[in-house]
Amino acid sequence: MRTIYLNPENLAEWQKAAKPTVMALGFFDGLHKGHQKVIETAKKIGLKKGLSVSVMSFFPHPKTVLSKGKKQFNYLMPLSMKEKVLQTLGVDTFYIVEFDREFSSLSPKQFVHKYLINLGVVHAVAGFDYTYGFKGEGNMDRIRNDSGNALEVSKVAKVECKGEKISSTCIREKLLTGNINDLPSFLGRLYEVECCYDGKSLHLKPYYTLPASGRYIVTFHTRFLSKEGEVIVSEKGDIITQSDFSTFLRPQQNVTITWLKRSGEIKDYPLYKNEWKYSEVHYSSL
Ligand SMILES: Cc1cc2nc3c(=O)[nH]c(=O)nc-3n(C[C@H](O)[C@H](O)[C@H](O)COP(=O)(O)O)c2cc1C
Ligand SMILES: Nc1ncnc2c1ncn2[C@@H]1O[C@H](COP(=O)(O)OP(=O)(O)OP(=O)(O)O)[C@@H](O)[C@H]1O
Repeated sequence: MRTIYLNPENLAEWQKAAKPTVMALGFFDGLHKGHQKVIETAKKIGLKKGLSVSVMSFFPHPKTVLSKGKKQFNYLMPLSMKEKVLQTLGVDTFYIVEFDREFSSLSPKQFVHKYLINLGVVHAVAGFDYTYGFKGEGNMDRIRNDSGNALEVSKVAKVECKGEKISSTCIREKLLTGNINDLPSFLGRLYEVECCYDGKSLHLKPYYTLPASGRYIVTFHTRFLSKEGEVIVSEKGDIITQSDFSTFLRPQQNVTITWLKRSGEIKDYPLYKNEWKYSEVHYSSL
C-alpha cells in the first residue's frame, strides 16, 4: 500500500498520475466494524471491476481545525496505525488530505471534482451518514449528482452492535468510562495503544486515548515477545505497572498494549501484588 499526503501544492501532480480507482471515504478513526464494512464494500467492487482500491481520509480531524484547537479531541489511533490496519484490509492507496480552513471551505461540488473525479475515482463508497464539503453540506444522496453522474456511488447501510450505531464517538465514550470489555465487539479486535518505556515507566504515544482510571488486564507486546499482566491507569493518566520490566524491555523500547478487560477500581490498588500476574484465562474468546 502507498500513502499519499495531499495538499493544494501537490494535488495537480497526483491528479496527473491518477488511474481509475474505487474509493472509500471518511475520517475512519479507530477503523471499527462500520468502517471495515465500508472498506470491504470498496474492496469487493474493486475486485469485480478490476480496479485498485483507495481510501481518502483527512488530518487533523475537522473538529479540531474548525474549533481553532479549542476542542480537545481524543483520537483512537495515529495515522501510522491507521496505515497499518488499512494495509491488512487490502487497500492499495491511502490518501491523507491536509484538513485546513481553505480545504474546509470547498463546496461539495468542488470537492467531488477536484479530489475525486480528477484523482481517478470512478466509484465512491461511504456509509449512510458520510458528509463532505463546506459545513458538511454534501451527503450520499447528492454525491452522484454533484459529480454530474461521473461517479458510481455505493452507500453502506448502518452497522450496529447491541442496537447502537457503531461509531468512533461511542468507542471513545466507552474508553473514557473504562468500559473496555465491550470494545472488541465494536472494533472487531482488541483496542491497542503504543507506548515508549523510559527505563522506569510507560509513556503513551500521541493520538491514542487511554481508558479511564482503573485496573486492567492487558497484554504487552514488543517486537518479539508478548506478556500478559495488569496495569493501573492513574487519575493523571499514568500507566503504572509494578512489574520488573528489566528482562523484557530496554529503555527507549516501544511496547504495544492491548486492553483485555477491566479488573477493578483504583481503590483496589493496595491489594496489587508486587509481581507479574500471569493470567490463566484464555482471552481469545473476547
Ligand atoms: C471538502 C470538505 C469540506 C468540509 N468542510 C466542513 C465544514 O465546513 N464543517 C464541518 O463541520 N465539516 C466539514 N467537513 C467534514 C465533513 O463534514 C466530514 O466530517 C468528513 O468528510 C468526514 O466524514 P465522516 O465524518 O463521515 O467520516 C468537510 C469535508 C470535506 C471533504
Ligand atoms: N456504523 C457504521 N455503519 C456504516 N457506515 C459507517 C458506520 N460508521 C461510520 N461509517 C462510515 O465510515 C466512514 C467514516 O466515518 P466516520 O469517520 O465519520 O466514523 P464515525 O464512527 O461515524 O465517526 P464519529 O463518531 O467521529 O462521527 C463514513 O463513510 C461513514 O459514513
